[in-house]
Amino acid sequence: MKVAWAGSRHAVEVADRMACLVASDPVFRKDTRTMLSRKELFKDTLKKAAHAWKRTVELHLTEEEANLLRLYIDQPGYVDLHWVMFVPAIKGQGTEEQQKKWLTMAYKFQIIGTYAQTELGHGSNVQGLETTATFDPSTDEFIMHSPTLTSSKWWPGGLGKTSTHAVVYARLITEGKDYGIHGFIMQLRSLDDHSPLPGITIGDIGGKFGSGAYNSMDNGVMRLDHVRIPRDQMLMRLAQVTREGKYVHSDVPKQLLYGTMVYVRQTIVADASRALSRAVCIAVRYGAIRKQFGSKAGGPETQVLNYKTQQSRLFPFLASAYAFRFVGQWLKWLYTDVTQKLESKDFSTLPEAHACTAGLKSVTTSATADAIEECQKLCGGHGYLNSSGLPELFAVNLPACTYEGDNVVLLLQVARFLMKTVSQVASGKQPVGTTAYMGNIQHLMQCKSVVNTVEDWLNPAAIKEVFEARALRMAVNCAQNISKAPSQEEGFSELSPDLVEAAVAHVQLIIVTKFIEKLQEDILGHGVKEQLQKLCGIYALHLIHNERLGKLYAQVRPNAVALVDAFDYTDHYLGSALGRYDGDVYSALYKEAWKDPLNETVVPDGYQEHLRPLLKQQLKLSRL
Ligand SMILES: CC/C=C\C/C=C\C/C=C\C/C=C\CCC(=O)SCCNC(=O)CCNC(=O)[C@H](O)C(C)(C)COP(=O)(O)OP(=O)(O)OC[C@H]1O[C@@H](n2cnc3c(N)ncnc32)[C@H](O)[C@@H]1OP(=O)(O)O
Ligand SMILES: Cc1cc2nc3c(=O)[nH]c(=O)nc-3n(C[C@H](O)[C@H](O)[C@H](O)COP(=O)(O)OP(=O)(O)OC[C@H]3O[C@@H](n4cnc5c(N)ncnc54)[C@H](O)[C@@H]3O)c2cc1C
Repeated sequence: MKVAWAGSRHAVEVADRMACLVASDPVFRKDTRTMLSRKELFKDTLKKAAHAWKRTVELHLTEEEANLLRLYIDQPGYVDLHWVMFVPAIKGQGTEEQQKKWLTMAYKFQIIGTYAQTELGHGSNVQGLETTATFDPSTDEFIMHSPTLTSSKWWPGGLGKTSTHAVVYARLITEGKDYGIHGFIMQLRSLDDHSPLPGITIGDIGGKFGSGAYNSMDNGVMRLDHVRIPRDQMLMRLAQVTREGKYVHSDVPKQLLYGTMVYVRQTIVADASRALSRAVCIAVRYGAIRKQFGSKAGGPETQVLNYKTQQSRLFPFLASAYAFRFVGQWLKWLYTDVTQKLESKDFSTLPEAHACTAGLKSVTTSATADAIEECQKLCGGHGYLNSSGLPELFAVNLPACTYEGDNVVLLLQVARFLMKTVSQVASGKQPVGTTAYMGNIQHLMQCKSVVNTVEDWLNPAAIKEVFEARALRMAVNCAQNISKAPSQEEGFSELSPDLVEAAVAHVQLIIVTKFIEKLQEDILGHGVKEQLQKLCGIYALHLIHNERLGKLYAQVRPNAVALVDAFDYTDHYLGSALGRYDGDVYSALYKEAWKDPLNETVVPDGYQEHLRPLLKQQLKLSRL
């Protein structure tokens, strides 16, 4: 089952090695993280990142191993933006020459970069960004400026205190004309003493949700006061400005400017499956240990995992963890395929890649955030303790519903893609890829459900047809209602809540389809495929609230712990007293409690100043 989850024996081996490397190194300890102040936590992040780089160099780690090392350190920091966004932005939007110059320094950590797009006044609406980059032909420079308070760059990870450079997104103005948003490489801080360069006001935006979480990261604010940069620091793969100041757009779609976001959205789907699997691992293992109430005759108490209500709340998350894992593996293939096509100027699958990455990022992160919160409740009071690992997991993964694109905004992008496809089908064009099912419109608009028993629901063809019909009918219904509106734009706006639902149905069809396709592969291990088939049934059925789920839950219950053990997480990475592999929950909870700084003294700080006088005062009054 480990191989089915990881994707290959090699993946299992590398993951085990990196997880153990992190778990065995005291520098990477996590157990006191939520007890640190904001400054201590930030400094701890710098220490871990520097140590990780040192180990990467000492051990000659590959890029795959280094990425896994960062993942198992499990502490958001500037390195995430450097590797996940700054480097990909230069790769995707820089010329060969610019890549050579800047990536050479970035790969050696001679500079630390971030991705500075969002502003105080605009995040979702990229075309509304206000920062300006005005070309000055007299000096062959761009003048980078924040014209308004709302144009302050706001949120970029690492910007506050760490990054020395950034790809800054700004309105390109040359010869008095505004050509919209383009990317520019800017140095922000001196490489000698780390002080901000002249004209740059920069700092952290303040504390964020949760006690640890993104408070380990210095998300920053930056204002630019007419800062000059050389013309060749405009990322010029998609467009150029000549020495004379002429704007020249290359022959690639302008949407490639958004390429970094597409890349990151596809990685976030894998992140979501990992976060969800961690929460499910904790809740399933704890549910097998925790006993509450038993037979009236004083018999042994019952494992809470045996209660049908616990199973109906938890097993859809177990199924979703596997579903998101498999669709994330497919999405990585899709992204790689689109990127290769772009190299040969084939832009035909760019719209599909945008719709799939936007839709899957949205659906998987929303479901994961909701599931982690429910897993906290599934663990009762102990799920609320930091030592359960669940509050931190929730706080770190909740913002994924917003960063890299607000989930509703992204679903509306999917809806726009679906409406375009429906109208193409109406004009006789055969849809392909993930919308191919829309070509079967006659059948799917009339077909009656062919599933009646639980066994029917384990028939992949039946499941797929139900989800295709559901998605198509919702999309066609929206299209028909939009066509009745005074204008397409007005109709789209009025119908936007229904369009979001139609987009979700389309994305869920993709997830179910990819789970079914995974089951058609050769899957190693005795009985593994059968278990995955049941999980596929649970994932599909729970989305359409089918009453036959109970039978499937009962069939999964005996293997529930084995299915979460297959995620192969070390206790260090899981970071949970409830989810420990050895199940020694109560002694772990008790031991963790005493680590809290509040327990450093038996009489708490503040007693002498605030508690003793009050108690003495009240005691005196009571004797009057
Ligand atoms: C902090 C994290 C640390 C640790 C965690 C580690 C890892 C996690 C990884 C990363 C997370 C890190 C930090 C987060 C970083 C950020 O948040 S970066 C900022 C992210 N911001 C966004 O995502 C902004 C979202 N908004 C947009 O993408 C765009 O504004 C929009 C797509 C919503 C709208 O763009 P417009 O230019 O206005 O276009 P439109 O009019 O809607 O559409 C025009 C046509 O273009 C097509 N299109 C739009 N986008 C794309 C795209 N990306 N690719 C291809 N095509 C695109 C669209 O479909 C339209 O096509 P038509 O044919 O219909 O015309
Ligand atoms: C932890 C974290 C890290 C981040 N890191 C970075 C970073 O490194 N670099 C960077 O550039 N940015 C970063 N961001 C910013 C992030 O990308 C934006 O917050 C995100 O794109 C959402 O934009 P917004 O904040 O403007 O939300 P808004 O768009 O203002 O959303 C507010 C509400 O308005 C709704 N809404 C907006 N537009 C529409 C519409 N057209 N139709 C219907 N509803 C709509 C949304 O659904 C939402 O409910 C980070 C954010 C977080 C939380």
